[in-house]
Amino acid sequence: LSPRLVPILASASRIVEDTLYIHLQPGLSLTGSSQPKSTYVPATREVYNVINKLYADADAHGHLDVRVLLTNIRNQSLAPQSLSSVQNLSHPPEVVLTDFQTSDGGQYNPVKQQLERYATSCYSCWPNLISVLLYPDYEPGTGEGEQPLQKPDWDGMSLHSYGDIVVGGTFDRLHNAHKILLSTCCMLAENRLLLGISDKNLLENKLLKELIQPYEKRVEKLCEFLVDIKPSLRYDTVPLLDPYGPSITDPDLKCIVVSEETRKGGVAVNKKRLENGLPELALHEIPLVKDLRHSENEEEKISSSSLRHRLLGTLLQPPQKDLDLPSCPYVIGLTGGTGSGKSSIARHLEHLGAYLVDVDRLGHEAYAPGGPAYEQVVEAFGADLLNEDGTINRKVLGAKVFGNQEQLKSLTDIVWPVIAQMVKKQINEAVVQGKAVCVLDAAVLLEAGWSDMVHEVWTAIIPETEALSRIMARDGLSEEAARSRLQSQLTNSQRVEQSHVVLCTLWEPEVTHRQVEKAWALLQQRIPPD
Ligand SMILES: CC(=O)SCCNC(=O)CCNC(=O)[C@H](O)C(C)(C)COP(=O)(O)OP(=O)(O)OC[C@H]1O[C@@H](n2cnc3c(N)ncnc32)[C@H](O)[C@@H]1OP(=O)(O)O
Repeated sequence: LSPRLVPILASASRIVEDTLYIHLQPGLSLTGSSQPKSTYVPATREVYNVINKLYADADAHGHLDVRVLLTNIRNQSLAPQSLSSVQNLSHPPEVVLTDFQTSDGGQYNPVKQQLERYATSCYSCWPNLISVLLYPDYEPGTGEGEQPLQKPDWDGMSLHSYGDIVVGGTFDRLHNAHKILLSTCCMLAENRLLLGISDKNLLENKLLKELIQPYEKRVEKLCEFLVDIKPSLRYDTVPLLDPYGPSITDPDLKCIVVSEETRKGGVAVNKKRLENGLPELALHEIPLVKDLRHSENEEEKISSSSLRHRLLGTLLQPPQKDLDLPSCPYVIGLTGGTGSGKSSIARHLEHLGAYLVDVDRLGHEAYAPGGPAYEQVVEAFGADLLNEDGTINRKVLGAKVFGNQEQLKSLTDIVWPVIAQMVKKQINEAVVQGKAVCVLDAAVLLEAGWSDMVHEVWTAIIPETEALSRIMARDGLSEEAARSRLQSQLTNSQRVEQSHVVLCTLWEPEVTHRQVEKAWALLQQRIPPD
C-alpha cells in the first residue's frame, strides 16, 4: 500500500475540497457475494507507519484536511469490542472514493455499491452517498510488492498502550505533523488523553504570535479532530501557562508523547514528577516531519510558524461592503506601529501602481505655518514649541505628547479632522489620475477611527523589541522615550484583530517585497472591476 499512497492522495486531492477521511481496512473484499463488515485492525508498527506516511504525503496538498480514522484500529492488548455502531463524523461524507476498476474501466461496477453500503455501515454519511472512481497515476514499478516502507524489524510489532497519556503544544492551525502526534497519542491511549495547550506567556516568544489562533479556536479544532478519529477516548484540555502544567502533578498519567524537539521537556517533566513523589512517565518520541514545501525563510519541519508566515499578504477576513464608500478608487488603509516598516511597504505599493497618500506628512503640513491647524496647535501647546523661523518644533511637541495621553488627545483632536479633509482631497486626486487603488499610509489609522474611510485595513507588524531598536537608531531616542512612543499606540495584536491583510518586515527587504507583491496580486483578483 505505502508506494501507492502518493498517487492515491494526488488523485483524491483533485476531487476533495475540504475533509478527506481515511478508513483503513486491509484485506477488505468487495467482490464477494456477502456484504463486508468493518473489523478491527491491530495497531502494529506497520499500521502506525502507514498512518504517519499518509499525513506526511498529504502535506503536498495544502487544502486537504486529512483525518485517518482510528475507530477500528485496536491495540492488541485490549479485549475485542463490537464494531457494530455507526459513527457520526463532524463532516458527514458525501462521496466514497475507490480506485477499484472493473475490467471494462467503466464508472458502473457492483463493487462501488458494496462500498457505499460498507461506508454507510461504518459512518453516518450523506443520504445520497455516491462512490467515485479514482484514477491514480501509479508510476511503473511503484506497485504492490515493491520495497516495504518499514524496516523489517518493525513488522508485526504492536504498540504498547497506556491508560492515561499527556501531550502538550500550541496546536495553532492544526497541521499534518500535529495530526501525527495526536494520532500517536490516540493509538497509545486506552482511556484518557490530557492535552496541555500553550497560552498567554508561553506564546510571547513565538514567531508572528499575533497570528496565532485564539485559545478557544485551537481547542475547538483539536477536539473536533480527536473526536472524529477516536471517539472512544476521554479528552481533557487545559491551558498551559508554564512548560509543565498538570503533567507533574497528575498521578494517573502513565506516558508523555514528545517530538524530537520537545524530548528535553519530557525529561524535565519526569524530573519534576520525581521531586513531587510521583512515578516517571514513559517517554514516547515521534520524529519530526519534513516540510517539502518550505521556503528559504521557513523551518525545515512542518510547523505552525511556517503556516503563519504563509498567511502574510493574504486576505485574513473578508472586507465589509460599505455602501457609503465609492468603489473606485479602492482605498487601502496601511497602518502599523512606529518602526514597523509600513512606509517602505507603502513605497513598494506605489511602485506597483497604487496612488500613495503619506498621511503622516499631511499631519506635518497641517500645522506648518499658514496650515489649517497651525494657530490652534500653537495656542494649545504654547509658543515655546516654535523654532526661530516660526515653524513648530516636532521634537518638542513629540516630547510633550508621547507618554501623556491627555496632551496627545488635545493634539489629535485638533489635527485629525483637518488631516481627514486633506486625505479626502488626495483620494479625489487619485480618481483624477485614474488610479484603481489608493493607499493611505497612516500610522494611527485605527486609533483615529478611520476604518470607515477605507475598504481594507492592512497592517505592518514587527516584534516590539525590534521596533524599539529600530526607532532608537532611526530617531536617536532613548529606550525610555522609544518605549513611551510605542505605548501611546495600539499593540500589534489589537491592530491585527481589525486588519484584513498583515505584513511583516522582520526579514530582508526582498522578503518584504515578495509579501507585498503577493498581497498586491491577490488584491487585483478581488477589487471590483472598474
Ligand atoms: C490618523 C493618522 O494616522 S494621522 C498621521 C499621524 N499623525 C498624527 O496623528 C498627528 C499627531 N502626531 C504628530 O503631529 C507628530 O507625530 C508628533 C509631533 C507627535 C511627532 O512628530 P515627529 O517627531 O516628527 O514624528 P513623526 O510624525 O514622524 O512620528 C513618529 C512616530 O510617532 C507615531 N505617531 C504619530 N502620531 C501619533 C499619534 N497621534 N499617536 C501615537 N503615535 C503617533 C508614528 O507611529 C510615527 O512612527 P513612524 O514614523 O515609525 O510611523
